[in-house]
Amino acid sequence: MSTATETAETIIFRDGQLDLLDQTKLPTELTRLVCTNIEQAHDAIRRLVVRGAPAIGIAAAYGVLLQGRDADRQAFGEAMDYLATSRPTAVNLFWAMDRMRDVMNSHDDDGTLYERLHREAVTIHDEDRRMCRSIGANGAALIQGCRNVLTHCNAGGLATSMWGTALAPIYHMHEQGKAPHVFADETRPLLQGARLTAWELSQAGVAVTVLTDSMSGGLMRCGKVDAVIVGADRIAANGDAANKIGTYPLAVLAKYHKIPFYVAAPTNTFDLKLPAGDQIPIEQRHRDEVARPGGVQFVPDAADVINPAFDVTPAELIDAIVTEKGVIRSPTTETVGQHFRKLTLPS
Ligand SMILES: CSC[C@H]1O[C@H](OP(=O)(O)O)[C@H](O)[C@@H]1O
Repeated sequence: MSTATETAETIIFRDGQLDLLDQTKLPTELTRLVCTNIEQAHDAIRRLVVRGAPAIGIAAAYGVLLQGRDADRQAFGEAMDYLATSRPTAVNLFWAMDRMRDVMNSHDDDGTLYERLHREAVTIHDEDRRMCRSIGANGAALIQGCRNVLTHCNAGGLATSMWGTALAPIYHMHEQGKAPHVFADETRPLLQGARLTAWELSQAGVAVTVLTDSMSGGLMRCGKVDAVIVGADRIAANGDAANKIGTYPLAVLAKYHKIPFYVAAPTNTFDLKLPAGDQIPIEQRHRDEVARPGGVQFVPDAADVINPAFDVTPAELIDAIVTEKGVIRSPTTETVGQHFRKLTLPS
């Protein structure tokens, strides 16, 4: 199935350049931004030209290579440190940098270091494609029979290599001709739902309706929502999940209305070093994203504005977390631990 992002690849690395679909221009412009150095790659992540936890990790992995074929390991290491400062919440960024650093530290031939790092970045990218399809299959079982599924922000192909995490089950079911209708929260202030989720789903032929962020509760009360499925940027060891701002109130509403609330995320979005979600660093973004969207002033200069990019949903509000390895029902420190212990058992 050709989804929007398969015809417009989110991330391409070729001829030593990082070629990104510029998500700040969607849905009205399908343009690409080419990064030729690590400063441009850092800026692209920071400005959400490329965004979404898995996509940020993939882009940063390729971004290290922008130091060039002749760079030495000190330069590559500096790139990893620098790119890790672009955004603080999505743990996939740090996971990818750690992975690239481990490869560099275990590769002692400077003459082939660039090629080895390039191979690792490609492997990270390819693994993500497989992850999306596995989450699609694992998550489809959770939303079988749902007519209307609500999602928040964009956790689709634009946030990953393809298909996404929260949207992957939708695409999996769409391949079988039985995708549910999707309610997409607009997701202020950057409107990832209205601009990105609505774009990629409609491009793929999946029925989608955009909501303002205040509409979800009323729809739930009227019985119009059969399940909620969202992505995540970092999940603590007890299952608490950080995701786009506005996710937590959705989870509270879903619990109140007895609607299943699911988080879809790969295992590399878990930060098992953090016992609980209150320790997840939450990105605070510039006030103008709220006060002056697109340069149009909505808030008087004298008023203060806060703009946290994420909030944390406690595990007790999450019915299940679906990963590429399976489903964690009723996430707790114990059930999350069991999920990861299964991964280390010999198959
Ligand atoms: C599949 S991860 C998607 C995740 O990332 C988004 O944040 P941002 O657009 O700021 O990168 C949002 O939290 C999504 O759920």
